[in-house]
Amino acid sequence: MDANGEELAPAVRSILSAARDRTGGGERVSVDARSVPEAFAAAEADGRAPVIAEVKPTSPTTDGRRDDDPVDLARAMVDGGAAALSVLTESDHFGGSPASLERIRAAVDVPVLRKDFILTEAQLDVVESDAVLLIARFVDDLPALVAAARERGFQPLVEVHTRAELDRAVAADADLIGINNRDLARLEVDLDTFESLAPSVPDDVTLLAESGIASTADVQRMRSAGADALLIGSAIMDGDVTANVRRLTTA
Ligand SMILES: O=C(O)c1ccccc1NCC(=O)[C@H](O)[C@H](O)COP(=O)(O)O
Repeated sequence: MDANGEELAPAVRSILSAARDRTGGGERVSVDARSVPEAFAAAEADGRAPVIAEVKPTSPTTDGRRDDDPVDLARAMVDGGAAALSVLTESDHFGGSPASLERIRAAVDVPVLRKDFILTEAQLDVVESDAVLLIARFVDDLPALVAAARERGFQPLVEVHTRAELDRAVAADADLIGINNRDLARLEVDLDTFESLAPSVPDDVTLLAESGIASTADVQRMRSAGADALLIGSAIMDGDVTANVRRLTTA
């Protein structure tokens, strides 16, 4: 069971168990971050849909695994027009690593989001990134973790899936919020999630649609529903990543 009283999918229980075992807590990170909202504005000005393209070697819902050099994948995504990148640093279930993120951030100019299951302040002190994902469902003291991320220079992206989580994110002063179309209890994806929650998001929030966005029609649908930007993983990782990003950013 999680805080919502729901039974989590076995894969997610395993992800959380591994996350609880990770201590983090190296030297305190202090980052001079590349601005995520400015990267989105630059993409818009250039006629591209603002897309955070995700370097996601595998996942519990992906068949197989991509073993390409993550730096090659990242460069190819930027060549295709990605406004920013998301890099998995979770190794056990997603095939990522902090070292991959470090190499990628050194190789590209766009902002890089650290995608992981961060539960504690100490777990922020692992690697420099421009933004960090905080999943409202799994974080007990969200205001404290948002503040701790900002103290280090990170831009916290707070991920929500329900109205209650959205209210917690807004109360925690989040100004970058992602609505995850993937239900982490059942691992089912439904784009209606974004459409039903987006009208309740305050206007001054930079709003992302996350997960399950696979086609140009999906991009247009999320943009029409109020998405300032899209976070896309699987549909980009499946095949030619440059062509995939180009197709989805020119939707
Ligand atoms: O993607 C998964 O299989 C997954 C399983 C369990 C917990 C989280 C999971 N995904 C995390 C993500 O947030 C996505 O990687 C991201 O939103 C991109 O989604 P998609 O475009 O559907 O790959």
